[in-house]
Amino acid sequence: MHELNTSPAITGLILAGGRGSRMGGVDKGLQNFRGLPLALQTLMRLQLQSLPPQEVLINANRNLSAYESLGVQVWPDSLSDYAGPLAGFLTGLERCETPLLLTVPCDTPLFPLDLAERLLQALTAQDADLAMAAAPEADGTVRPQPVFCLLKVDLLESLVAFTQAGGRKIDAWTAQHRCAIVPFDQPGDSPQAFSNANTLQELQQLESL
Ligand SMILES: Nc1nc2c(ncn2[C@@H]2O[C@H](COP(=O)(O)OP(=O)(O)OP(=O)(O)O)[C@@H](O)[C@H]2O)c(=O)[nH]1
Ligand SMILES: [Mg+2]
Repeated sequence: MHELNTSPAITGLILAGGRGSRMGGVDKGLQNFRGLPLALQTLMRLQLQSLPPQEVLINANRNLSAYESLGVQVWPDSLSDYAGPLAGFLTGLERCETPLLLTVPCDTPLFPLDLAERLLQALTAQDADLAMAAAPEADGTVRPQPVFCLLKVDLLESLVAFTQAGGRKIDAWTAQHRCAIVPFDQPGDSPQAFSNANTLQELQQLESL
């Protein structure tokens, strides 16, 4: 049984700052999935976690008032020109007021309900700086899912330096730190939990899972 009272507080960060180019340039977080915007589905799934975050932030670069209407704080990238998800990590770490930040993308609405709990377990057990999910992809190989991370906020300084030097790749940055990799391929784990919608067709396929 997890002792909620002794867990460090977590802020959830919904990454919705991308261009959505494979979806025709739409703002992905505002596309409906089973009748509700993806960003709202993601927010609800964070709130349903076995270890729910204390607070949730959204990182978006367009239609900020539409995201604000979901009732949480919304922050655009501090880096310009759609620098990628690491720009979202940077924004989240800058705004986070708890010791830990959990990142999730807005386009993977079936992510595991025990994501936060298992990432925290591994972070603690391995005395790591961050924990990253890994999951089986279409070919069955378990690969890191770098946008699903639990990060210590102390990493902010390192990420400022890395991005100021022009770094943009999540794995190049995480390689500089102690990173616990957490495989979600155990009995009982859904093989489709990390399926993400990059195109409208993929979004429709996800809706029928
Ligand atoms: N803050 C921020 N997040 C980004 C950026 N680019 C991608 N992301 C987020 O990173 C996650 C994974 O990105 P992709 O699946 O490539 O999404 P995307 O960039 O919107 O879509 P494509 O343009 O088709 O690649 C999504 O949650 C995006 O919102 C960016 O420039 N800034
Ligand atoms: Mg992209």
